[in-house]
Amino acid sequence: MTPTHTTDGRASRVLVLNSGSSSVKYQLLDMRDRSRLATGLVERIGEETSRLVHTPSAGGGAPRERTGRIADHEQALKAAAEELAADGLGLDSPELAAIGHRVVHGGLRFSEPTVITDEVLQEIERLVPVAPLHNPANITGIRTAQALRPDLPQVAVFDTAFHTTMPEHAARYAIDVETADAHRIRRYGFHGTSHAYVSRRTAELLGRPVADVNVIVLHLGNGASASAVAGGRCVETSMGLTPLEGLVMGTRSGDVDPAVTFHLKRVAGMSVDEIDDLLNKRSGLVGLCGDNDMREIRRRVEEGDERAALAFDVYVHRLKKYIGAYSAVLGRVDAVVFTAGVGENSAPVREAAIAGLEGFGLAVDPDRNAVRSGEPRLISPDDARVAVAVVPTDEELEIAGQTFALVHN
Ligand SMILES: Nc1ncnc2c1ncn2[C@@H]1O[C@H](COP(=O)(O)OP(=O)(O)O)[C@@H](O)[C@H]1O
Ligand SMILES: CC(=O)OP(=O)(O)O
Ligand SMILES: [Mg+2]
Repeated sequence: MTPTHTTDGRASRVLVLNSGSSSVKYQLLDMRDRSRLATGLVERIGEETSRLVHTPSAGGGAPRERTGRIADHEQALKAAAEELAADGLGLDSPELAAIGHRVVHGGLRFSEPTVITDEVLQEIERLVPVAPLHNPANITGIRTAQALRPDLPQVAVFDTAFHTTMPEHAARYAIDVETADAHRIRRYGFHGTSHAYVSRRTAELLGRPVADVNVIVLHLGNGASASAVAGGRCVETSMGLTPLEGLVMGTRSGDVDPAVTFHLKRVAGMSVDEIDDLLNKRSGLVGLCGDNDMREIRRRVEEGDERAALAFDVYVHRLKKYIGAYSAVLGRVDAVVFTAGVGENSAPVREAAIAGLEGFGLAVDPDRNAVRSGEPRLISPDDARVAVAVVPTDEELEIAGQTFALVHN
């Protein structure tokens, strides 16, 4: 039998759950060497076309797929647990040290990974109105995991945690102070686990101490956000009270004049819930051109589709505005970094976002930009004043590391 405990005899495996609005990503890691024992994705939860793809670790065989309706997040996690069990990695294993959960909104209270108690869970529940697409899924993930392993520590790692260092002048909206404070209205920021991990990896790529580098991180997935990180600390980020503000996203509008919402209510007669649905689920790339997948949008652009071209241009224009704004916030920028699904894979987005920014010392080398790789890499020319880089994010590894450190120390 291969040893599965740390040298001091304690369990060394961590299961990470990243529950999104309609998907669950999971990974089982062995923290002795940070290796992945299995990874999986359940997508289109609640639809007839749900799909689970389970990938055993290297040497463990080919990916396995299940299709057909998976009704909710509880069923999704149970299906994932069955797949793990089929590989001899069931949740009943004594080697499992903890389960780490990505929790999107932690409000002001949680700036560190936290062992989940009933009281912590209540606080995550209280924050549902400010993360309506995310916190409910996170809560179901936690409850289901607790039911499967009531004896095991469950740890929450919050998307908001990394942003709690933002200075007050960046976190505060310019609205009446008493009203804002009474309702805890401020910029919280999200994707913090990714912004933290990627900014650290960028310093490594540059071969400089984290404390010495200023980085703009562009996390471009389904949700998308930018952050300005000075010497390892977040000083500004584009998402706000909720994950709706900022960049153009797959289905979310990002920045709009707040008066658009009054107008839609008063003049277009929409209810608040309808406006919420419009801005969160029917806007962004999907609202502009009907597609939210950047691969499909690029395919349409290449075919001369004008709506897809407009969606692409609006997306890239917003990115440019944030690169400019965060350059001013940081004063000196050492690197602009692209990450997550679109940032890691879409050379056209990277090229277009940096085009014309020579005055900021920014340029992309076309050959370097065209390289497809899972490794952190520079895509700027050697003589560039500011580095432009692609650094793949790894929220699951970061969550596993923080979870293990918390339960093991
Ligand atoms: N090869 C690719 N080219 C362009 N975009 C891609 C590619 N692969 C993935 N994407 C984009 O990445 C998005 C998903 O990013 P990801 O970071 O996995 O999102 P999330 O974690 O928010 O679900 C997809 O919607 C798609 O637009
Ligand atoms: C906070 C957020 O937008 O997360 P995701 O990109 O997973 O939707
Ligand atoms: Mg993501």
